[in-house]
Amino acid sequence: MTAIDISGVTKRYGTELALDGLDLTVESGEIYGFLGPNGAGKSTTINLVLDFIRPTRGDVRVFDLDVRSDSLEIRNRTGILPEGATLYDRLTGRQHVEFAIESKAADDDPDELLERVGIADAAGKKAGGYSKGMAQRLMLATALVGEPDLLILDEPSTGLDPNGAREMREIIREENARGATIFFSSHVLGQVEAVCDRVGILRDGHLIAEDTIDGLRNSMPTQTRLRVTLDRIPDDSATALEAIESIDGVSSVEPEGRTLVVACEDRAKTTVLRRIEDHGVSVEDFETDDSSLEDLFVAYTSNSAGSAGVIQ
Ligand SMILES: Nc1ncnc2c1ncn2[C@@H]1O[C@H](COP(=O)(O)OP(=O)(O)OP(=O)(O)O)[C@@H](O)[C@H]1O
Repeated sequence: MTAIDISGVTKRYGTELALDGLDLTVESGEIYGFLGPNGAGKSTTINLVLDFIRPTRGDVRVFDLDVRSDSLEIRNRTGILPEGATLYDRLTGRQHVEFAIESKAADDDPDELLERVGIADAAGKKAGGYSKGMAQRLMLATALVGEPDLLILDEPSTGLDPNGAREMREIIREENARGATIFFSSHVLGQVEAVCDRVGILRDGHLIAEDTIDGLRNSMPTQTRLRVTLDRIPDDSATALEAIESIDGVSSVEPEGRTLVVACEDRAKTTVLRRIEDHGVSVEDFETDDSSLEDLFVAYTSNSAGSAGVIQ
């Protein structure tokens, strides 16, 4: 079954075009990472799925139900961690969870949920005194109420330290293992890498790529960062830098003393080394490191990425 089906959705805020004919499908049981730089339209998409806002054009369905006419049933089956926690300062953590349990007519044990998200010790403390990370953990506890079929997490790692982000990923995996579909947005590729079955990358209201992380990586030319240490700085260093930069497949060259850091496609490596030696210096040492996922994400979301990869 399809968990989320967004079809031909355009959303305008006045003259601002936030989504432009978006098509996106998340299958039941998937962990789907929804990536995009700031302002790409991620929160708009989530708000449409939750029927908090209406599309200008197009259809949104969740579990084959219409988000507008069946919104109550959808909300009962969905757990939401919205961007930016909205807590009631005077209520305790436990009272927040109790409220969510009552609203969903669920029968969870609030203390068990608070234990699961790592804030059992603060259960009786007023949320006004919670740190950002504690607030985020509390919001996660309320999202987990009633074993939802769909978990929508908007930037779930906001405010969490690395340990908290790891615990969040563990909970995502556990929820998925019990059968929940997970849809989570992030602007940090590394956060979705470890848990997602598939990722979609949104830019300017369009889905510009959609694949597994490996699929995305394979669709890009292998980028390498080459660190070349020279015996000395060449006399004509400006000309040498220009000559290296002009090699086909080289995207940048940064001098760091006697070391040059060259970002290039794998195929350009030997030409780079040869061109350096053409300028009368010797290569003392060099090392390479393959592109990180962050480089990949930047390549997809920067302005020149229009034709890269699995573009729709
Ligand atoms: N209520 C609104 N009124 C006017 N414009 C809006 C509104 N909400 C969003 N926008 C605009 O729509 C576009 C998409 O915004 P959205 O918040 O969906 O992006 P996002 O991908 O969630 O960004 P971020 O990662 O910064 O949260 C942006 O250009 C934003 O300025």
